Amino acid sequence: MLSAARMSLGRRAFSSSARSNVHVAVLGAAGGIGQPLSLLLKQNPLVTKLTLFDIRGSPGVAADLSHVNSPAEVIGYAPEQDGLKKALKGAEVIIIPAGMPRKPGMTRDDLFNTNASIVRDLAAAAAETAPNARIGIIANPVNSTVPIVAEVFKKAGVYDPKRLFGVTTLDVVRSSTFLSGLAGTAPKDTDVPVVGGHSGATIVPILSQTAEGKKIVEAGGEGLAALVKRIQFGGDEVVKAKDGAGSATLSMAYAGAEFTDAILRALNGEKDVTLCTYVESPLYADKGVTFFSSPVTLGSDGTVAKINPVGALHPTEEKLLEACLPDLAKNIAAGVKFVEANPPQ
Ligand SMILES: NC(=O)c1ccc[n+]([C@@H]2O[C@H](COP(=O)([O-])OP(=O)(O)OC[C@H]3O[C@@H](n4cnc5c(N)ncnc54)[C@H](O)[C@@H]3O)[C@@H](O)[C@H]2O)c1
Ligand SMILES: O=C(O)C[C@H](O)C(=O)O
Repeated sequence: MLSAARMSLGRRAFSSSARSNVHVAVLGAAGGIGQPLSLLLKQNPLVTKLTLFDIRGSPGVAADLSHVNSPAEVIGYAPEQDGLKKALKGAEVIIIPAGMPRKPGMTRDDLFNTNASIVRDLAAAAAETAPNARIGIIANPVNSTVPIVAEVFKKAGVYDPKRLFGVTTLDVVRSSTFLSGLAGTAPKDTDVPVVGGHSGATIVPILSQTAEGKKIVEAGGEGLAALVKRIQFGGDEVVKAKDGAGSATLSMAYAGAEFTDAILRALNGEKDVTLCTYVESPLYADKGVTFFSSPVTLGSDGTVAKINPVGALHPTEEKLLEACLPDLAKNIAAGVKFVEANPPQ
């Protein structure tokens, strides 16, 4: 039986026997998330090659990062001269933070019109050039952009659901931070599985599966409601504080680096690497929820080996899950419909 800590967020455990050829590509690498994420990946000894692509600025970001004295080779590509294909060629892991962030007053779904086509086109390039890579989608709305990538890969005839992930790690990071802040525990020992999707009511923290969280869930009332709301709407807290200058970038870069590290550790031979991530899932497929985040165990090739169920829930968490599912089903259907109506060129 996996502990809650192992189930919700992989922990860093760099191995000295790093596999010698892991190439990670970051698409949207010059953005608010892309730059610090690329820095964190440059520091990861399991990365030996880092290719950076953006519609603007990635050669500069790559030149800057290449002076950091860690082993990974860093190359930046601009859109000219087939830069996207060159960035993707040989990539084993592709992380996509490309896309517009929210401004105050917007929901993540308001980003759909802009980001759906950005993600579709990047996915089409990945399907053509690096169809066997593991792909982590950060671009919002994650609930819809991940199904968009799946549909694009299906159309290209190269879809393998085990290789596609929505990055929901920030919800796990926030839950750990907020709960440990209340409980006075060490954040690294306070891991909360977060299931469902990545926006508002679709974010379902399973606080009852940790000792500290269980006390808060059993006490119920305003304390529990405030904690759940802060986890579900943590993104809004940052959007408001940034006051028009975007959404979470630094905490997201940290979370994205943790997510990528979990894949790299699995590829490097670490057993039972398990993290909450949004994947094609049978758990609630009968309700139209064909993608769902739950603890996922990775195999030695860094792909989905086992989708674990959500486990025991307190009645209040059952209610949160009930509220999540219809919203998530709609978000997934919107992604599928978008690719049907607007297939990649
Ligand atoms: N999954 C999560 O938990 C999470 C957390 C925070 C932000 N996000 C999302 O991540 C996305 C990026 O946020 P950000 O703050 O870095 O935004 P940003 O605007 O700072 O950066 C986005 C970058 O994407 C680039 N870009 C745009 N179109 C592109 C294309 N076709 N190909 C390559 N690059 C392209 C832009 O040039 C820019 O550099 C947003 O959609 C945001 O909502 C998700
Ligand atoms: O809130 C946002 O729009 C960005 C991100 O999804 C977050 O959770 O911080």
